[in-house]
Amino acid sequence: MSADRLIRKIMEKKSVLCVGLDPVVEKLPESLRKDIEKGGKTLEAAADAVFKFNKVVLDAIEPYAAVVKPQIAFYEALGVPGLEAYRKTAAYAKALGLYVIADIKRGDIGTTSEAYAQAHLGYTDILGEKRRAFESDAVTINPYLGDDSNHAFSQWAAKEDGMTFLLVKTSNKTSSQLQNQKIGERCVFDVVGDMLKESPFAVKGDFGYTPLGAVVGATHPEELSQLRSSLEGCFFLIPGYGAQGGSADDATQGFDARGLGAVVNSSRGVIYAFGEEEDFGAKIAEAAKKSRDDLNAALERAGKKYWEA
Ligand SMILES: O=C(O)c1cc(=O)[nH]c(=O)n1[C@@H]1O[C@H](COP(=O)(O)O)[C@@H](O)[C@H]1O
Repeated sequence: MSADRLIRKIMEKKSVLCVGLDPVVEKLPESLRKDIEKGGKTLEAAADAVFKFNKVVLDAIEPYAAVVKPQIAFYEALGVPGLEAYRKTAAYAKALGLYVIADIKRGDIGTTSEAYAQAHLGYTDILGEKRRAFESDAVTINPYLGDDSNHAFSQWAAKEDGMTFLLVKTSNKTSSQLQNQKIGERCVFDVVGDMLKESPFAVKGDFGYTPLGAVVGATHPEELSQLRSSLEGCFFLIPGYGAQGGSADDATQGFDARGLGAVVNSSRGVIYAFGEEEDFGAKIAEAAKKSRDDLNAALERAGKKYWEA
């Protein structure tokens, strides 16, 4: 089961760090920006540089992280060559043994969600031949369209040993605008949480977690703690640590008493940790190690030593 596979990887790596792969051309190291100039500043040259960068990042962070999360928007921004860089990045990460969460944040009517799910969690049937478009272990999904949309993803996750992460309480500044609105006595994010609890796909694995995860930001530690109690068995992807101001201690609110049940994402705080350095891989490795240690120390302070679970 995918949640078991994810948890075993976390325990084996002794790391709850998820590194986000959000490449932006202007922020690439100078040598790679020069390659793009030499290549005529085309989408192709930029996408090549992005993939080269990601390979260095992935080799650098592999000892310190169990999970990576490429956010597809940064690749789509480079058009078709960008999507090819995305595909190769996810495949390279999987080959390194990393658990890959495709951050696609999709959701549409059931039939369209099914096509998204085929693309990212399963395969497309081309006149009887099964063809995989992209490789990933899990996807992020948007709950706004309701269960016919969510279940299309969950169905593919169940079939292909994958996971889904539903946006429950996001890390951004305006997340309260909709997510904290009340429906009766309860917040919208609680109602989204109910969708996870009541789903027929909420089947628990060896560690008590289902393949139906939730995205809950470290920037809202109170809600994170509250949701940890109400969503037993739901694995959390916790963004907002680092660049968005969430601390490791805030993030610990999303873990169960054993120190299990969550990964903490850092994108910009790790992949852009090199400043003007040319040996950027070494600096990125250092930043990943520092984040891993920071998170482990916070979990130890909270008495949540998952490595002893
Ligand atoms: O689903 C996500 O990963 C996500 C959810 C959320 O609530 N907030 C959030 O920042 N993210 C993603 O996390 C990444 C930003 O991470 P930082 O660069 O560490 O702030 C981007 O890829 C966001 O799309």
